[in-house]
Amino acid sequence: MTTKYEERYAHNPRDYAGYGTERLRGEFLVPTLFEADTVRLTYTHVDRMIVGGIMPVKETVLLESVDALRAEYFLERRELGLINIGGAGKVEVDGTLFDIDHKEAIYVGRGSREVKISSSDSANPAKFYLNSTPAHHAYPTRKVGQNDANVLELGSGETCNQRVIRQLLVKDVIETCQLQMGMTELAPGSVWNTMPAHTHSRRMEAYMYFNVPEGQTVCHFMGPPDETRHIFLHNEQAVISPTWSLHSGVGTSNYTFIWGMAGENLDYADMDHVQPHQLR
Ligand SMILES: O=C(O)C(=O)C[C@H](O)C(=O)CO
Ligand SMILES: [Zn+2]
Repeated sequence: MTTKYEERYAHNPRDYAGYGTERLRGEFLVPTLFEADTVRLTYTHVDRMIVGGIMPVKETVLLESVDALRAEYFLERRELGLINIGGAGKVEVDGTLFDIDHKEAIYVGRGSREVKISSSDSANPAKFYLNSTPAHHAYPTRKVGQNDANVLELGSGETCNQRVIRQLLVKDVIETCQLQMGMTELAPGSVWNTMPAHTHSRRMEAYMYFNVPEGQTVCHFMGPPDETRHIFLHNEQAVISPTWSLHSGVGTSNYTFIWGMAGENLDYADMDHVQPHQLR
């Protein structure tokens, strides 16, 4: 197995306004998450979140520390959320085995020394999307299935934004230090996510789009509401949203995405909304 690691620094909104397409993509897009028997990690200095992907095919993959953490093991001072978007998988945490099926999640608490990840069937490998953030406390490791989620139904067919939000790792479901994660699924015919848009300067966020059909794309919007830019994303790519940025997208078909947040609070509803007519 291999671990591939990349580091991204933070940005300010005045500099960002001068970025062209290539620079925007280089700073905010995470283009590759899933590679066979590889742990892919992107460490953003925005709230020190690590965004990554693990796709075990022939091997059991170990989540190892990287030099930048200067830690004996990956979760020495961190917590971790994993959501499986592939075939059935297994996560072993310090000898305890969890079966994590398609669209199920697991929270792994600070201090867990050994995290081993494998697929149940190498012909249909698991794909674990991960977010990890610094943690001040060791909360218990727990699997969170689809039925455990807090479900929100938002939007409508008329405004092309009908969607179901499944809050998986949020404070009403599980105890975490600062990490929150969930999954939003657009209904057929609906293409707009997070519209009306919002910002929340208390928390940064990362989005990972998947189930984007072959040949289709999602145009992701970012930036302060009066200075927006866009980045086109393809299937199974992620994008970093700094604390000053809105995050919203429109697809050429419906799709699903995973959102993950970290920062000042665990209050999902703490958002400053921006109505469509207010956007620039
Ligand atoms: O479609 C939506 O609206 C979302 O999924 C919003 C995200 O959950 C989010 O941005 C939370 O801050
Ligand atoms: Zn948000």
